[in-house]
Amino acid sequence: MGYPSAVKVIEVGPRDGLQNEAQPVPTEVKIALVDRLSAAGFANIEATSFVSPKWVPQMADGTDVMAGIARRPGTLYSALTPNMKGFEAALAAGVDEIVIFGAASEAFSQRNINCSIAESIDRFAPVAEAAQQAGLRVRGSISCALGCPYQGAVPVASVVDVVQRLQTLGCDEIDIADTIGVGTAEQVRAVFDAAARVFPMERLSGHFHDTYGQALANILASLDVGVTIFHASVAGLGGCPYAKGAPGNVATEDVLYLLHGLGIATGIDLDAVARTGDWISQQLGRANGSRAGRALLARQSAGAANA
Ligand SMILES: CC(C)(COP(=O)([O-])OP(=O)([O-])OC[C@H]1O[C@@H](n2cnc3c(N)ncnc32)[C@H](O)[C@@H]1OP(=O)([O-])[O-])[C@@H](O)C(=O)NCCC(=O)NCCSC(=O)C[C@@](C)(O)CC(=O)[O-]
Repeated sequence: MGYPSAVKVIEVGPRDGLQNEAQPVPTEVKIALVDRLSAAGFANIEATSFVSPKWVPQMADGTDVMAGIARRPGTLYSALTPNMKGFEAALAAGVDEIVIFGAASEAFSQRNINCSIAESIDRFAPVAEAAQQAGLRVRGSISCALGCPYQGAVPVASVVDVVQRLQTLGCDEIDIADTIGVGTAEQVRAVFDAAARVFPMERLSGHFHDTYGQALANILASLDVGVTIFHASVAGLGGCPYAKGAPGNVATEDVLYLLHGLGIATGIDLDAVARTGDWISQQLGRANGSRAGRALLARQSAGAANA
């Protein structure tokens, strides 16, 4: 099977990337980040979360972020909503898509959202229904689909079970998330093949972390089996709380470099994303986690020096 002519890349840096930052990131910086990313051409940006500020203080300003951004026509702004309280805040803030997020591992579900997998689905049901009634898109996310920091291996059947439950809730899209970046290519193919037996492959997405340096290989393996939606985080923002010092989400610049190199269109301006990656890394006082981003910027500054 050849590669698709186009894929959707969802930028998750403003949410997944920033949520673990130890220091509070100013709301204006979050707003500027989302605006720079929308200007770069993303059709979908995960802008923030409406979760308990006791659990994730960094995301407490979701309403202000949504109020401050310049809405770009053609960009869908998503936010995480674990319960009705989060949904109501997201609706009032004007998000286009809500994300209900569960797990394929019981232990992770308890630690992340303080309930079992079955309880989480019961909690998501009214959220999904209310979102659909309000005309919002609903995305379901499945953490630990390729491994869990507490449980270890996660059977493919557990992932498929959650895919089925999220499908019953009417999810438009379902994310297969390698939360701790442990998955490898064959495993990725097997999980997507199994999930696609119960939910359309074209509405499944790959959310990869790069803890073990496998994210790009896993994206390639996903493309092989027909996945056409991927998540990525500018400059590789987002650490892994379960592997100290490890890289976070796969860097958007690296994913775009891979996809464009394969002749796959994304509609996204890689140079603009690289500049944004450099800018946000400076704002956060951290090294730019994108190799492609660093290389592109170095080449551009060498070119400018020689001009
Ligand atoms: C689900 C709960 C709320 C359960 O947490 P809980 O403590 O069981 O909930 P609760 O209903 O008892 O509420 C506790 C307090 O939080 C408040 N509260 C409750 N809900 C909200 C809300 N929506 N917005 C604002 N406030 C809220 C609520 O009002 C109450 O306040 P108090 O009365 O004590 O003052 C909590 O566990 C939570 O918020 N968890 C979110 C954790 C999170 O955001 N994790 C990161 C995102 S998931 C992820 O990163 C994985 C992903 C998606 O990227 C894919 C991957 O890579 O795996």
